[in-house]
Amino acid sequence: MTSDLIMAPKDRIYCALDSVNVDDVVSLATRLKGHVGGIKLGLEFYCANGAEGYKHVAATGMPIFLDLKFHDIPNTVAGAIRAVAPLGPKILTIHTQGGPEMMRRASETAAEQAEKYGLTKPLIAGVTILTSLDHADMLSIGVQDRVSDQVKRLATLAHGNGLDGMVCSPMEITIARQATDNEFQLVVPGIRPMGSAKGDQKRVMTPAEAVEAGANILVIGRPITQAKDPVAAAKAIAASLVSD
Ligand SMILES: O=c1ccn([C@@H]2O[C@H](COP(=O)(O)O)[C@@H](O)[C@H]2O)c(=O)[nH]1
Repeated sequence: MTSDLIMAPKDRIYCALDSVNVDDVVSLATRLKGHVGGIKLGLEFYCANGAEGYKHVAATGMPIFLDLKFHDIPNTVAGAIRAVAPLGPKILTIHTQGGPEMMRRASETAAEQAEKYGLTKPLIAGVTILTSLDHADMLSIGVQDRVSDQVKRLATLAHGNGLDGMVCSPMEITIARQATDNEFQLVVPGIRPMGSAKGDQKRVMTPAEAVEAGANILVIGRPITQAKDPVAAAKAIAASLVSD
């Protein structure tokens, strides 16, 4: 049993709005309100628009997952978290491959800053192995283990070093859950409804399969944003999720 059994299916969906255009992102966030649980802003949007752009999207009232995947030495990651914490994101990402001390510092800094600003502490999720990589890609950078074994190792490390959750592909949900506990939030990109183009994603499942396997949050971008009718696409995905 996971910790979020009362969550409505649509609230599991965070739509990735990967664009540099603030007006387009605000407009789509507004249209998706009530149909998804939140909006994910990532490197493309934030590098182009920074905190000011973020505030325009936050003004829609949608919860925001700020996916900047911090990966640096502990002191620098702590500084980056101090810089974005006042924005009040609901979820922030760091790379688990930054190691145990970096993860601990990230978590502690997020808690300190939330207290300082009177905000709810963001969920700090550790990225494990990007969903665009497969075993051959990992071999090419010198990682011999199977992807699932490496994700399991990083899940154990993230869980033991203060993170609230992790980012993994749907294919590792079961192993990640076994390596952690039911409170640990599994944030899952690599989601493709039946018939959707995979694009650059290599480890994918359908939304319903991912929820069935135990995903807490589904990160879905292009299957919604590139649909002819993004709201209809989001509604169809939500309807496809087995109700808890
Ligand atoms: O391993 C990861 C980590 C993050 N992402 C992000 O999720 C979305 C997925 O978008 P799609 O259009 O549904 O492929 C995107 O913003 C990535 O930066 C990921 O895909 N994999």
